Amino acid sequence: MAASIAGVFSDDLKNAVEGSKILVVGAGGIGCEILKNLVLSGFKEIEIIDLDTIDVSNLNRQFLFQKQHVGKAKAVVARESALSFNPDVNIVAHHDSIIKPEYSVNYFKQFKMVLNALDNRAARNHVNRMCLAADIPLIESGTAGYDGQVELIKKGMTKCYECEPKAAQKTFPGCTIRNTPSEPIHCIVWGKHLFNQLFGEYDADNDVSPDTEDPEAAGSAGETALTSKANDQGDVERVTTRQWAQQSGYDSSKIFHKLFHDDIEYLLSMHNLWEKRRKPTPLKMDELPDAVAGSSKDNAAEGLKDQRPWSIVECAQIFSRSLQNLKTKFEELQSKNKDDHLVWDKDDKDAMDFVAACANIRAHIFGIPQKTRFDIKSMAGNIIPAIATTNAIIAGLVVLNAFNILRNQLENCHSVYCRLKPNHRGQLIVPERGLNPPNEKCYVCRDSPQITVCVDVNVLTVKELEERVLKSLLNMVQPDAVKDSTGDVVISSEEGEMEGTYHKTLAEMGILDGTVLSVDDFVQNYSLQVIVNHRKAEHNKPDIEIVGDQSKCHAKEEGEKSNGESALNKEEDEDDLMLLDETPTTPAADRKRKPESVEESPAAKKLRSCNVGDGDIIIL
Ligand SMILES: Nc1ncnc2c1ncn2[C@@H]1O[C@H](COP(=O)(O)OP(=O)(O)OP(=O)(O)O)[C@@H](O)[C@H]1O
Ligand SMILES: [Zn+2]
Repeated sequence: MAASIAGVFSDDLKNAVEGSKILVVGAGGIGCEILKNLVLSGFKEIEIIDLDTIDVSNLNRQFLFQKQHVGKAKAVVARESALSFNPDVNIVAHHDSIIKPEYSVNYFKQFKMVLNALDNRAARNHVNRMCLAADIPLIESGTAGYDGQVELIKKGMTKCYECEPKAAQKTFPGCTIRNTPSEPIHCIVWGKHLFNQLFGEYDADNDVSPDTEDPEAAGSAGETALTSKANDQGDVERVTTRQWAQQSGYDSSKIFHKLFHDDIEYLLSMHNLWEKRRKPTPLKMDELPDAVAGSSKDNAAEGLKDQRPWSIVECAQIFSRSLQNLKTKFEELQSKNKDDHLVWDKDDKDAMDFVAACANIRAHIFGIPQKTRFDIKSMAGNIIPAIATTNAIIAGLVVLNAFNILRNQLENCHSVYCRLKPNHRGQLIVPERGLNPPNEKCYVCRDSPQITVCVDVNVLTVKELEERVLKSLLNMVQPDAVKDSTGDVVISSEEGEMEGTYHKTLAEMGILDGTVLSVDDFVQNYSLQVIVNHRKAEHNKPDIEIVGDQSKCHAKEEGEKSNGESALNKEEDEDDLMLLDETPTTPAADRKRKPESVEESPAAKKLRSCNVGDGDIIIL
């Protein structure tokens, strides 16, 4: 079935459709729909890129894929299926990440426009910058359940993807997670942190043991944490949760006892915490209640396996079993590479069982309602079910906007929102009235981008400046930084060149209050001036603050709230809706995306909202 557009479009538009090369980024829910629309509309030159392979869970809505394609590259199969609708098209498929350096600005320049169909901020930020640098129009799109959005991004004409701060992400204070949980999500976040403490990427900020520095508990707790033991001299020797577990041979009973009994006893010793709260109840493995909270045993046995509530005895059994399975997987990985670790994945049975069991045991201890494995999976994975119809509507709007671009009517490419409930005009699909002009202060798309970074120059190392500030917060891929005044190289994208200096502090490198760094990321063809502002590190204050306007850095009064002045946002969430979004902040240049971290609010499909451990970074 070859598409025929003669007589449907004007000659001009028909010629433009046939003569324009289009890049589609992402071959998931929206990407498949866009590709189908493009080939049926008569486009002849299309490239599509996706780094992922097809999962069974994609088949309910990504209609270019079928059961026999599971495990194959999305971009490749999408191309094959789309060609069956219209073999008369040249489609080039890349099974790859768009963030890789080979997809350079010159690569982008060959396209008339780029259509994004992504699910994470890192990739969206990157494509945004590439399209700004190549000066080609980008159509951004995203969906989250019934909500969806399409937006044109064109340099100098509209807001860029990074012009406005993304929706504030719900975060939970570390002490709520560690000491005083009051909602099921707090226990789920704790369970995911525990997974990482035992088997995942170590993050000191996501500790799970009682937080002795909880201001609310001040003065009421002893000094010795339960993960510490006194040595012969009476000094306290601190061990990490992982070291402790390893030393105990990952003994399920010992770990259970420490987490769910000893740590809870310790929390109880912080008397101030419980003056106005229900006290937690320490549990012993051999004295667990066999009842299922809120239902009789018979009821509990009914229903789908995942949706059946577990008794605490069952939770403990599942805890032990999944712990042992994870231990085996972890040790296997480590025997090959001692730096390797497990990555929490909601679709990994043991990882999911472990978090569900831990979360429910902890919930029981704190008198918090328990959740089924099914509910926990969706909360921990931030899953809002994707709706095929929303994806189809959004993809249709994307291609209508593509026609506007081809007609040179960019001013008609208004942003469009798709909503579950009609607005006061009875509209489900709501267009904006005009284009949104760029934010003059945007550090990404304004003419001479500049940003101020407030840090303690005696503490922050060059490596941290590169990893945490430039790559993680500012979404650069391969930055080079030089001191403006002297031209001295501080960070080099050449491997090994700066090895000797990476662990030096900024001050040791002569980077002091007011030093200006010129930072270039050749991959993104992106340059930025970074003004360093020294601010003494203080306990309980973020160690990095970034502002788009230097004066804000000094003017900020204690307790002043972030006002979303700049376009920065810490997390890259994985969701399909660009304004809601979520993930690991470091752009996943050439690897498969990491499953998302635990703590987020379910505001969008896979919306990562909270990042408990990131309390030390504030973005204004
Ligand atoms: N850096 C990247 N380069 C290329 N493709 C990417 C990149 N990051 C994400 N993608 C792709 O964008 C697509 C987004 O599609 P979608 O939101 O439907 O996600 P999905 O993974 O297919 O579905 P789900 O998240 O619901 O399992 C995915 O196929 C994903 O692999
Ligand atoms: Zn901008």
